[in-house]
Amino acid sequence: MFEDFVLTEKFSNGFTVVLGAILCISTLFTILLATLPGQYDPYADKPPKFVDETGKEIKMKTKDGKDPLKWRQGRTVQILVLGDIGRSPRMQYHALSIAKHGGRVFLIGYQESEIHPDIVSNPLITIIPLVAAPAFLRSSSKLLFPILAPLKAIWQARSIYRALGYRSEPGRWMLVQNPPSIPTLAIASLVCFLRNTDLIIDWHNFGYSILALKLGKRHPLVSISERYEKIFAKAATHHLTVTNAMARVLKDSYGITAQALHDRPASMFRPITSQERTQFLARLPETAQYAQDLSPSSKTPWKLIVSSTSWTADEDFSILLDALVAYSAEATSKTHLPRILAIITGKGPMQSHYLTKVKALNQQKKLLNVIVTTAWLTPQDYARLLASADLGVSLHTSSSGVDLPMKVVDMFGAGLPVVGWGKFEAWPELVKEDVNGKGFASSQQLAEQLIDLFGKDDALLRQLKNGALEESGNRWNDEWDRVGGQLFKFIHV
Ligand SMILES: Nc1nc2c(ncn2[C@@H]2O[C@H](COP(=O)(O)OP(=O)(O)O[C@H]3O[C@H](CO)[C@@H](O)[C@H](O)[C@@H]3O)[C@@H](O)[C@H]2O)c(=O)[nH]1
Repeated sequence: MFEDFVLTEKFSNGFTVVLGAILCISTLFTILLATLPGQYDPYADKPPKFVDETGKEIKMKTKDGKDPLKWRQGRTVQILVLGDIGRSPRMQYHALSIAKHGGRVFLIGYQESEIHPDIVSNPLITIIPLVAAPAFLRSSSKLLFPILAPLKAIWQARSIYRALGYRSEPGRWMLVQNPPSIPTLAIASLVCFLRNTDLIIDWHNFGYSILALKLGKRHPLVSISERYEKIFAKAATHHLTVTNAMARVLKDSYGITAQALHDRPASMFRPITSQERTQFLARLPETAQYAQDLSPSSKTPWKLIVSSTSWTADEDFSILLDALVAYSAEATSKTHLPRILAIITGKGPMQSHYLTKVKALNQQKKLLNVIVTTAWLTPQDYARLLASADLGVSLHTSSSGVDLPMKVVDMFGAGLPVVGWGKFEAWPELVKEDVNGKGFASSQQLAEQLIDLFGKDDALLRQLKNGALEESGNRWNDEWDRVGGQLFKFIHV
């Protein structure tokens, strides 16, 4: 009976189909195996090769041209940030620190704005630019978000997979910035598994808490995103955070042990002399016409305040604008209050929204004693502007409550005292009240602080300046060597 069935034409056709399917699957599987990204082998780790214009191999030297390149085997690191590299100072500093210890670095991210010059000139660091998703996928429409976001994530997943798996060499470590977590964490975990690489997540914040700002806390996509973040967090071998408070949240809610590596300013952010300040303010297009008014030798010197931002929803610039309107009104009656030049630096989606507001306030003559302007500066000029200002302003509200604004760190590096939105848990980890800055919780309070600090008695402003100058001594390299150096096993104690 069975033999009869086996001999039928129906069986024979079915058998051919099954055989064909098996052959297809096995061919696909072989192709997949053959095209998988290569694995990391510490002994195959080689220093980068450099050639001159004629193609002849040359010895590469460090930037000062004196020492030969300090490359060390087994220290290759892939660094991934799903954002603009130039606007990701912390990931750039990681790259520089790893290269300083002889590690070869592949720095992967979007190349939109100018990258730190020390990175560009460092022969151990290779930048792998990601290709941006098509414009229609980058629409900020809340309505289209559920349709466009998955399409964009698929685009990004492919682009990250290619960059991590094929466009850069395998690393001993992969250091990934979170957020954005989708699709970064999933693809990074997969590539680490395939390439025999250890994953380190650098937690700047939580992806789901940023998504909640856009969609609301109760949106189903927010809880899916939270679950996703928790699952893929477990794929990493190590975790770094920007605050102790964030490390505590990871322990309590994710069951993960993380080490805080606090942001510290790079050497570029430093106090400058009054002569350097005068020359810089006279040269910078945004300040040149007010250079005389900003000089301490002027009869009524103006005050220069600086705020920096990515113009995103977690920074409400109406708080600053309302405070400046209140200050301007006060300065009309109290003539000892100086005029203010407020420069807001940065690039980002909500800039035009706030520029329209500033225009309207000017038309309504509500900013008579204040000039508000925006700018995007080279990294060096950004650092000089912070060092030339009288006061820094931070409007970072912290979607999770446990991250911190890097800009405040840079301001302290430049010796600039800070006033900032301080109603979140991690704020006191960064700013010491009345020592190097002040926290506010409303535009009214910010206006009062500006009036107090810029009033007749400048004792408090001087006190905060001294505190900021003292804080300026804490540097990134020391913090990185203490935490990162041990984690990457570059420094043994
Ligand atoms: N070159 C240049 N850079 C600028 C300029 N203006 C702003 N920036 C860069 O843009 C940053 C401001 O970006 P934000 O997105 O407002 O955030 P942040 O203060 O840098 O903090 C971010 O990083 C932290 C971790 O390091 C995170 O914890 C935090 O959540 C946030 O993502 C500044 O620190 C600075 O690096 C400019 O004119 N020129």
